[in-house]
Amino acid sequence: MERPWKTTDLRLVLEDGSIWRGKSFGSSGTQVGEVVFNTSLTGYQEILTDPSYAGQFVLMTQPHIGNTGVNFGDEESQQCHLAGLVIRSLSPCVSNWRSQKTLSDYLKERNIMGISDIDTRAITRRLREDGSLIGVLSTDAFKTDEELLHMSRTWHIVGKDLITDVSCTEPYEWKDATSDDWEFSNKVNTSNDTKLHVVAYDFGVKQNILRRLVSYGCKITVVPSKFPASEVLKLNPDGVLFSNGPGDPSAVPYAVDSVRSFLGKLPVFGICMGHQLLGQALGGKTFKMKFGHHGGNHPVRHLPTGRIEISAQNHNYAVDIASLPEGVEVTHINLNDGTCAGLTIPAMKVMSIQYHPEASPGPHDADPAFYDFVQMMSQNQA
Ligand SMILES: NC(=O)CC[C@H](N)C(=O)O
Repeated sequence: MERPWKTTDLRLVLEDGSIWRGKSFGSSGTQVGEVVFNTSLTGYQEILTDPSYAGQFVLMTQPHIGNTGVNFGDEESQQCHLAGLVIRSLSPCVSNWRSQKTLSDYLKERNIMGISDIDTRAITRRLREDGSLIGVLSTDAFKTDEELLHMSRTWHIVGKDLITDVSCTEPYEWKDATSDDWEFSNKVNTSNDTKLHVVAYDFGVKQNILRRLVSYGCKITVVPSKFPASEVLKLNPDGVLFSNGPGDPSAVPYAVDSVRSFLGKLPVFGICMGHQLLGQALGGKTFKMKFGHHGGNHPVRHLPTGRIEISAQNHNYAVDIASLPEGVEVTHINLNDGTCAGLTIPAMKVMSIQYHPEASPGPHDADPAFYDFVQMMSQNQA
């Protein structure tokens, strides 16, 4: 007889040998990935559809997840690319006027595994002490703990090209601006012939980046991650954007080469992965942080003005400040750990930030970065 309650039916086995039992929601099966924790209180849907989480299990430190359901307006891409979702408690009901689906149904449809009813606080403390850990989620009762542990210990995320699978396959034009309901700054109304043309390299781009640029009066052509720089130059754009994206920037040297081909030729803006690729293209190095930055309230200082921005972040790698050659100015610092959060070379019309100016998890502090890029492109035309 089926029990009226659900007992634990899912294991999360971490590479350190610990085993966590919980309840499954979403899809079932066996999945390996890197466990990272995210401290955002809201925005689980944007997190689920952020392609930069490919290969990772996102553990939410906010204990109660799912209460606002899911709606199709808040997606950052058309798919969920993350390996799975790890939460303390799945809301038994949904209460939000925008909700179109429950989180559980949504994940099931997208073939993403979720685990609830496990001690997310204990796992977070472990990740803070030991760093990000590889783990395996499995609903398969026939797989032994040892098998799952072996899987977690033989899988690696460092050195893998994860952007090829999340990038678009053909160039396309992006037309949507931020909708009027959500616009918070003055929209720039430019006629078609005065619009600045931005070519955006899609390494796993979040759609809100594209929407913000359209709101700031740009025309956008999105190109795949391996699109030749020579073809982009033929389009004669006013600037090039290098998007966010999953994985290790050192695993995609072809993308670093692309960034390098534009330096000094066109205004360039790098966001997150784009910032890391730019750091490497300029001759700097990137390194893997202990447990990364994943959350909606990371304080960042803009060094030239001293202004603090509260920013949304999602990254495990960072640009090593000491490795940057002379002439590169560090513009922003993460106040939690002093890592590099932004760069510029004004004479080359190059700028980048390690966090997410398009995300507005409450504050909109980082949005002016888009305005700065637009100014850079306009000045280049003058
Ligand atoms: N959001 C991103 O672009 C992530 C950048 C990079 N993949 C990292 O984890 O550091």
